[in-house]
Amino acid sequence: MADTELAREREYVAGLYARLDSLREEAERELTTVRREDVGGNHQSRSERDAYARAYEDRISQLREVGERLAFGRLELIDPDADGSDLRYIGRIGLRDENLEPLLLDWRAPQARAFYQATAATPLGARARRHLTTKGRDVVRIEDEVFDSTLLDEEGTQLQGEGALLAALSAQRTGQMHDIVSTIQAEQDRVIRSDLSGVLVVQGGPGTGKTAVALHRAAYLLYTYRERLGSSGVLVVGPSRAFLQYINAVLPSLGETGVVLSSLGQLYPGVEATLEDAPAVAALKGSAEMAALVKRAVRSRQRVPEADQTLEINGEKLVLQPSLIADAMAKARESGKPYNEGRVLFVKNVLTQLTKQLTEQLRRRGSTVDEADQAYLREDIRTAYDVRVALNTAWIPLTPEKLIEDLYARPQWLTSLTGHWSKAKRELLRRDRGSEFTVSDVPLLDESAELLGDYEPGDAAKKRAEKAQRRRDIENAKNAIRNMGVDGMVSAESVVSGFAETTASLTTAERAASDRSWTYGHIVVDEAQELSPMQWRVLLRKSPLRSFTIVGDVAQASSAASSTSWDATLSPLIGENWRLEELTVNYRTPSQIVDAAERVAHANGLTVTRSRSVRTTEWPVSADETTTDARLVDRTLQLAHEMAASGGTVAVIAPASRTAELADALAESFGNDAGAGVAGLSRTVALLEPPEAKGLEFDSVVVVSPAGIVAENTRGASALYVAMTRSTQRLALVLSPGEEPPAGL
Ligand SMILES: Nc1ncnc2c1ncn2[C@@H]1O[C@H](COP(=O)(O)OP(=O)(O)OP(=O)(O)O)[C@@H](O)[C@H]1O
Repeated sequence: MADTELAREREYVAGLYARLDSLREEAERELTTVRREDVGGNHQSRSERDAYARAYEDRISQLREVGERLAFGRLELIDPDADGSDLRYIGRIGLRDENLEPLLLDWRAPQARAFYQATAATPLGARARRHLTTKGRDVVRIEDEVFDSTLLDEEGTQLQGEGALLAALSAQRTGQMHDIVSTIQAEQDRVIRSDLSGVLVVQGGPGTGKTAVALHRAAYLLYTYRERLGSSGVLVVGPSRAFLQYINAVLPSLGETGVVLSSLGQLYPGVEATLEDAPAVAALKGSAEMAALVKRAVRSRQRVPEADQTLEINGEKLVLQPSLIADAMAKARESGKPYNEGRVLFVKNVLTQLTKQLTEQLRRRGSTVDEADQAYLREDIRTAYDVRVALNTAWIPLTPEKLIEDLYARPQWLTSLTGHWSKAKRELLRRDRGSEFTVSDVPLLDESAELLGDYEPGDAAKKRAEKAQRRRDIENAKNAIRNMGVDGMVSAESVVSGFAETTASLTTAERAASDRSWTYGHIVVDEAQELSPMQWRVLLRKSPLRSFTIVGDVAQASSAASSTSWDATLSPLIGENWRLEELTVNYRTPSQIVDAAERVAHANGLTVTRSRSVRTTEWPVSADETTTDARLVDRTLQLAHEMAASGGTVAVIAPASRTAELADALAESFGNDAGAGVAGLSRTVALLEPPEAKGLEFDSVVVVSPAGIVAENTRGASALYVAMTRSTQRLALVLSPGEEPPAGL
């Protein structure tokens, strides 16, 4: 019986691949034809041809991408579908046969929901669910669940496709996160399919799949709201570059390439910050009071001179009175425009007044000055050296970089703005000109840019014109897509990004990433407990509609500027307007390791989010004492070798004070198979400090000097908890000389 069923599924899946191949060949033929067409020289017809070509290219690459695991599930329905079939196959993309009858349903389609959420208690119209495990293009195993409460005990309904799930979970790690479409669990699916609008907070302990769920949600939203999100884009924010490297294959494997991934240090275009400030500095720069300081700083760069100034214009002398400057400033400010754009108005106002003054002066002396002469006079005034100096002294054009750099490098100016601060507090910001910007400077640059506006105000008009052109191109592309009958498979946005000769030839993602003022249709924030109030301000500006998925674990908060409760973080920003979902099952960490990490956390006074582990490990958690620093290094190396020999990835997580000697020892012993920081993620052994390990996972983990980790990190107990929960198989602690095993172990 089982064999017949397996044979049947093999045949069905082979049929799906045959259809996939024929669709791809068909699209390739169409593409060749379109490319050969001679469309003459005008922009409109070329852009239409490009639209067709791009649509076919997108479709071809989508059909190529799916490669393996095209289909992974089947629902048996109680009542046949509208098309008369009682079987519904679920896969990575949707496929139809020549008569447009459905063959395979995209996992994100509404009718696929039952595959993830049906239980014996609520079967959602399904009689049974089948998981197909494939290897290459072949089905190698099937696993059935029947939704008949008389056939199942209570426990049986808890995990879906348990065999497929456990197989996925026990696979060795590769240093890159993989998609989980075939084994998404019901509580995760509810989060993934939650409504687009509003702020959704997903709270869960380590390993509960928050990151996986957040990324699948991004793919789900793009599929479900393609029209809306295709043009505005989705932003995914993660804590570090290492983390982005870890997750960056997931969305492309789900067929979604239009998502902008950004670390907190990359949120301001043009700056790639990786440097972290000392905790006290980061905490100050991240605090909300910095917004007020930046505002005061910008305002203070508009200065009314104290005394009259004499200006020389082509031999004529004019007196510039402080009141004239003050009036022109007040008028410019009334416009409510950002600083640099306001300056343009200010300059115009001053020039008008000075032209009037000069005209009167000349007329008093008997000259006749008509309107044409006045225009020349105005130009003379505008270009006169004295006038330029006077205007710049009163209101100098500024870039955000210059403003922030000056704020740190000019102690007197900072003091004049922060009279109420202590000297020590001001000292925290002190830095020389030319210093590299840090991750916590990024929100300050963005805040400044918001207040300053475009440095070249003419750019704003150019940008508006480009946007209008892009809107027209998108309309054309939509028509083209409708005409060619591939509606729903490719977006007009991706088509437009293929246009060779328009200003809009970038993808939405590329355009969004390079435009600071871009507003996204949805923002996903991972490890969100780490964000400072200033970082939140940047993200809120990027989503005026407040459509967010915020995932994290407040118990893992470890940065100095982060918060320990969602309410405390979010209520000052968005009040009560957010909804909470919780994830409760730990898919990463075996129960022995979870227990050990939780006991240590409790003993350190940390409240952790409890989760139920679905796995166990054959390895007990060990804690080895060492007598000298040299032995600590030797024992770490020995463990790393043992772990590497059993296959998979290894992380050595150590306090900063120990990483230099460990890096040397690992390099000597493992050569190119070991690396520190981001470089280590593609090697067998990675050496990391606890903040770098955030969000990542490895088959085996050595935590070096737990006491050192607690002592050297801000919120040290939390840093140790993060370090201890990174392993999927084996966890070993190596204690430094004289160090007691962590309390609670
Ligand atoms: N439904 C699932 N099927 C298969 N694997 C899963 C599933 N859910 C989670 N996983 C796996 O469990 C591991 C942990 O997931 P993830 O990194 O998303 O957890 P997290 O909650 O973000 O953890 P942390 O808080 O420690 O960053 C990953 O390897 C992920 O692929």
